Amino acid sequence: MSTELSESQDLNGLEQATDGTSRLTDICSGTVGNSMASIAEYYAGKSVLITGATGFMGKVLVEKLLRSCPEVKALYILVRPKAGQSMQQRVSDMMKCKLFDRVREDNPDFYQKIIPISSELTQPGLAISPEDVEKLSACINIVFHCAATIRFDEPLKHALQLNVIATQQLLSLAHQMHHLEAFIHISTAYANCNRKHIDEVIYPPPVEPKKLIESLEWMDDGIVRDITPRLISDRPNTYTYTKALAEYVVQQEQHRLNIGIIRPSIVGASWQEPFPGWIDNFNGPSGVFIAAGKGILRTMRANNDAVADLIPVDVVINLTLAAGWYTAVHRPKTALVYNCTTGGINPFHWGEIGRYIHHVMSSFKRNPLEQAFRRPNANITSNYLINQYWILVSHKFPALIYDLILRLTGQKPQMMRIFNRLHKAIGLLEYFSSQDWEWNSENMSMLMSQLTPEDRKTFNFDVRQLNWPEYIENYCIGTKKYVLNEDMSDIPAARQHLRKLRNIRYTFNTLLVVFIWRVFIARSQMARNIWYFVVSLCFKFLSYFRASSTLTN
Ligand SMILES: CCCCCCCCCCCCCCCCCC(=O)SCCNC(=O)CCNC(=O)[C@H](O)C(C)(C)COP(=O)(O)OP(=O)(O)OC[C@H]1O[C@@H](n2cnc3c(N)ncnc32)[C@H](O)[C@@H]1OP(=O)(O)O
Ligand SMILES: NC(=O)C1=CN([C@@H]2O[C@H](COP(=O)(O)OP(=O)(O)OC[C@H]3O[C@@H](n4cnc5c(N)ncnc54)[C@H](OP(=O)(O)O)[C@@H]3O)[C@@H](O)[C@H]2O)C=CC1
Repeated sequence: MSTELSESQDLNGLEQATDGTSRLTDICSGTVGNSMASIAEYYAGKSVLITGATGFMGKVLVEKLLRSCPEVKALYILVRPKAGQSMQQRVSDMMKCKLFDRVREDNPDFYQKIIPISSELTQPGLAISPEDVEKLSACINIVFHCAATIRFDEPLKHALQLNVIATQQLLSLAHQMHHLEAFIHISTAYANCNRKHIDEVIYPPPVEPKKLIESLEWMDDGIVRDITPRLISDRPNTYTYTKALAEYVVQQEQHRLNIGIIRPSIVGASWQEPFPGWIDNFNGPSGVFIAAGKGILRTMRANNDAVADLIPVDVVINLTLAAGWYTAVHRPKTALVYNCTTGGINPFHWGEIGRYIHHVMSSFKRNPLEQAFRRPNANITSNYLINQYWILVSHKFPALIYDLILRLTGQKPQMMRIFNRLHKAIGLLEYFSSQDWEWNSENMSMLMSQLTPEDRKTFNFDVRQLNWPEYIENYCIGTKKYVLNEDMSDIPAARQHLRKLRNIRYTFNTLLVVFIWRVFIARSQMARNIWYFVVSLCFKFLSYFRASSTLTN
């Protein structure tokens, strides 16, 4: 059976969705009475299961549920021990995070609602104990599946294990849940990045997941590595490939479970909630902003006319919670896909970033990052050769000089290594910044139209109101405060450091001019003549402008 929904099917679903009456009679099969409940009322008394709760988006989901749906009964979160920390330690550290400050103020006992369940998603049965399986089967009402490996360089076997097989296992667990009302899967807008126009449908998978899983089982890692480029074909990495397979796996259950699939684009720092600029990782734009703010990144390749489809994390989470409510209350007959993007609604182009980048850079100059390598001054270009030129002049050359100084002073050279890692990371991101996609996001609009005015405020995902320069500035400050944990009171020292870097640059440039003079100009009569000619021309121009400005005054 083809998994691609026909256009008419999709449009019909949408028409019904925007027309309350026909939706209830035609495509819904239950809880009509609840349809008028607000989102917070719906979640009241519900037990929610969340995977990936310790991750970037998972944490924001947990926080928002606790803050805006205070009557929620319990949040069961699947957590694994990691980096020598037990599950309990990790959860208690997570709850101390600044992100939870507002919830803590409202309800200091909020942590009592969080029930950690030990689980390693790559293990059979997700490594959940039989007692826990029984507990979850008996009480869970809604599942939010956020966990995934989001690394672009993940070996295929591991990406498949986590993004596809674990999703299958979670769906099996969901089948055992007696009171399950909705299963919400977090995918990515780039799952189908091999297409230019992406509708809110599940496209046929590049390969039947079951067959791939069976084939990879017997292959050793070397063979899998060798055939990966052939398998992923026109997708850029194993991440987007396995996320596409996961969507298909989830869709297979659409007749037995109420399913919603959320496809966010490039998820960035929070826009408004719980406070502007909250972010906790180096992924996507965050790492780029930090590298630019530290004066390391000076050039990056992007297509000026392409949409830079950033979406704030709080918008994604508000939409996810609203989709959970909608899926449970309206029970669409087939899985609804929500392309959670900004490009079609409030577009922001890479070319515009050239303009906004001054906001980024001036934000970093006003609120500089500590220990910057150089003064922040990054440029975007769509031209491969120009980018390569600036990489040589502004990245590799300063790194060589810095490493030389380190060597001469008996220290270990490190800058070239940092730049090599940066170039690898940027190289992986460039696929997304140098192309254009068009996402249909009608289900997002449909969902908004279904919310009460109150819910539209509390669970705001209307990105038309997003002011990009303000958002980008808060994002930059957020990377400083929450990713790098730098103290805002140390800003004067960071500014002082930038002034020192400026003086070093001036000194370096002066020395360069003197050097060029000594080596080239002072030794040739013709070069000297040209030099004097240029200087006298400049002088004449200056005199002319001074004279004409005196006249006008
Ligand atoms: C010019 C300015 C303006 C530009 C505008 C913005 C441009 C935006 C660019 C376009 C973005 C497009 C993204 C597309 C997203 C698709 C959306 C999704 O679905 S999926 C979601 C998107 N998914 C992604 O974005 C994933 C992409 N990332 C990856 O796949 C990998 O990180 C990697 C392959 C790039 C590097 O791997 P590897 O070399 O192995 O390095 P590790 O990762 O293992 O990190 C090692 C350590 O270094 C730390 N650290 C890292 N960065 C920085 C930094 N900048 N500084 C300091 N530190 C940094 C890191 O914390 C770690 O510390 P620790 O934990 O050890 O203490
Ligand atoms: N960030 C983005 O820009 C975008 C993200 N998405 C999607 O959103 C979802 C969440 O992404 P994000 O929060 O950014 O990702 P993170 O990497 O921050 O979080 C991933 C989560 O998955 C958990 N996890 C990973 N491996 C395992 C495992 N073996 N067993 C148990 N748990 C595991 C992690 O737990 P642990 O803490 O133990 O590692 C963590 O909680 C993903 O599905 C992603 O595809 C979609 C579009 C863009």
